[in-house]
Amino acid sequence: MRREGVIIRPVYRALARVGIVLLILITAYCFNLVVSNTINDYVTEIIKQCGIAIILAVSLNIVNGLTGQFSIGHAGFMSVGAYTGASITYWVEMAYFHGQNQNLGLQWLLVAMLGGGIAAGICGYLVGVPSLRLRGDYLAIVTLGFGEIIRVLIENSAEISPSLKFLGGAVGFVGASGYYQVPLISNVFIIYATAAFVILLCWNLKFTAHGLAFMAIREDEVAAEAMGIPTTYTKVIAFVLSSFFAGVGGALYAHAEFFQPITFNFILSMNYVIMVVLGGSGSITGTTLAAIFLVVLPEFLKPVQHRFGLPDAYRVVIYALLLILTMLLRPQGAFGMGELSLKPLVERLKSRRGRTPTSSSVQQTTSVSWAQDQEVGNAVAEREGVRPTEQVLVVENLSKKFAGLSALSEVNLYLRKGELVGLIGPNGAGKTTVFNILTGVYEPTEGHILFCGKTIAGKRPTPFAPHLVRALRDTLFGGAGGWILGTILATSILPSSHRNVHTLEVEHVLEWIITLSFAAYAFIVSWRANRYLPGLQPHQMAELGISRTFQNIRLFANLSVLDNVRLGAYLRRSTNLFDALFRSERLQKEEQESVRKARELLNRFNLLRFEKELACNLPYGDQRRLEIVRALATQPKLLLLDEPAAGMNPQEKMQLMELIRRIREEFELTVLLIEHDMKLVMGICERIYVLDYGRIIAEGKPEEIRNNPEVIAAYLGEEHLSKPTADDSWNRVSIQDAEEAL
Ligand SMILES: Nc1ncnc2c1ncn2[C@@H]1O[C@H](COP(=O)(O)OP(=O)(O)OP(=O)(O)O)[C@@H](O)[C@H]1O
Repeated sequence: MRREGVIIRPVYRALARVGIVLLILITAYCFNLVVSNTINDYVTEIIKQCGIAIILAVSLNIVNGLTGQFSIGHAGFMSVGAYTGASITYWVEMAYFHGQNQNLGLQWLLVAMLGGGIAAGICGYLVGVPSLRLRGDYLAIVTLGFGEIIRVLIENSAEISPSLKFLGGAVGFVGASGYYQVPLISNVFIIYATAAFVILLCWNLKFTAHGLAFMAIREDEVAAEAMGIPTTYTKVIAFVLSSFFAGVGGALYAHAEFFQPITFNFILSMNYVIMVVLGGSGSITGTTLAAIFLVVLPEFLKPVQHRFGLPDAYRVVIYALLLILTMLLRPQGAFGMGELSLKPLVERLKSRRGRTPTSSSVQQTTSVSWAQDQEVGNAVAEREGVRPTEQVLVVENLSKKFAGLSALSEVNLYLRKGELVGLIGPNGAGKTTVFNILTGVYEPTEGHILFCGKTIAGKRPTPFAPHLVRALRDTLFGGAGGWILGTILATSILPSSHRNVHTLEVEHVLEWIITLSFAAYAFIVSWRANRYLPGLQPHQMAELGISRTFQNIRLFANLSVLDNVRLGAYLRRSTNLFDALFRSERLQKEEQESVRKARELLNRFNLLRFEKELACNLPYGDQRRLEIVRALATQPKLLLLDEPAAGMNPQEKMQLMELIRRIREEFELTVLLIEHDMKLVMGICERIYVLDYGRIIAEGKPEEIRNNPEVIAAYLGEEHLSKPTADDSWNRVSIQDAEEAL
């Protein structure tokens, strides 16, 4: 039996995969046979259009639906795929068949699709890297511009370079001779087989931790970073994947219909956006059905169009109306995030057979390297008497300025391993700013932060030689970039018709000036970056073991409770995007393990009963607890809790105190707690730091803080210090006032 479990099962799985591929191919083949033998050419064209629309809409859904970005230039990537694919088959025809044979084999179409996909993917990368760094609508603007730029470039291709004449300019792809026709070798079989594979890959992706990471970004980018998800990288990956599939769809289109640059206009891009919105942003089956619906709908409306003599552009009005109705009646689209799926049925059958997921160990990985630094640790050891090995966190002279406002100045604090420390202070004292710096949300203006003996922000003790080598290396790259940019700028500033020996000289000087400026800038930036580490990215901090909760709960509201916690395992994953797309063996094991661990955690905190609920549907207190559980799922060494008791009733606060004590012990954590509830802070913290106007005004045990006049003054004002002091009762009275005031 054991032998069967170890050896034969993988064989079955491999066979099942081959079976799925064969099934898709056979189904598409049969569909092609039925369509080509029984249906007229006109309807066949519409069926082909549906297939291509499915590929485009499902691929756009990766960016607009799953990742929550807004791309409105999908037709631009499609056109890159179409022109690349058509160029490939054109050159093959020229090379092998001298332009005579229009019956290229399927293998060349596959090469054209791959080429189209890769070209569009590269464009996706070039567009995505600068625009996806920023949050907001930049991507929409850039993709809109990209679609238009590609169109204009192709229309004017012959003017740009005579060697691009074969693209045909505004007339359409006509080859160098001017009358070439792209072979129409995209049949129903290849289109639907491709559509099925695109759906299958997106489906695989959506239901793994990798797909969850995409959705986490859509829900809340800041929280996603805090869970160790590199948001820019993940968004770029999603965008490149989506562009790749759009390119594949474009190549198929090029070999199915005659096309011109204007074919891939803004209206086509908007059609795909509407398909995603109508079907449900994030829903693969919804998007697929919406694609079919929106391609077929105008055909059914043809009699109406003819009856009233409407122009073809009436479709835009219909689509706009559909969009408005969807927004009003069902903003999440027909299927929302959900899918038409057999999964519930399969799960029920499985549970009847009593199957449970197998467990396996998940390899822990960390890619972050950081500078070793003993100096600061030793200084703190001398001053505070805490050995460097005991120090989890050391913050030295930390300052943060926002424009003119000094939010933190010269803050010093340290945390011993396993300590539970409070950080208190009046509103606006700078507590959350400390957390934001410790988790990489803000860069410190000055100061040094050590985490477990290593510098995570501050001056780096790098030796001079490697420092110089690195700066020179970056300068070289920066210089090369400057040279290319210089050439482009210089050639575009000076029109070619006006060039003479004199202008060429000017051009040359201009190139050198731009190149040298870039090189100098790159050298300065690199030199400074090497000397001072401004802080790691939030996902890198999470990877090192710093996890946090937020003052205003930041759960992934539209993901299930289980998925919220599962995302904790994301940063310790050992699988990549290809594992997710093709559901590799190790990915399946890792997924089972992450689900098992997440359920175990939920069970320990009595939240398992909510595992399938959306996080936003939980009662307030449970949401707060879930946020803590989610932070624990990242396996942190240091947990930062930002006002966990906010909005809780007294009973919930008592339970929270117990919970914090418990997790500190069970998970061997060091905890830094921001809290306004004095009873809670005084009740559980071993030491307390008090911040006021960005400065630490007191540090000590709860009873020391309770009796510290400066703390009382900070909370209640200077006048309380001038109270009669015949006995020490004023201290107690004042702190009671303070507790009540807070
Ligand atoms: N991104 C920002 N830009 C400008 N000012 C900021 C920014 N973040 C915080 N500040 C300012 O820094 C100061 C400290 O804010 P912070 O949120 O850290 O205080 P806090 O002690 O956490 O307050 P509270 O208890 O009310 O949450 C405030 O004056 C705040 O307005």
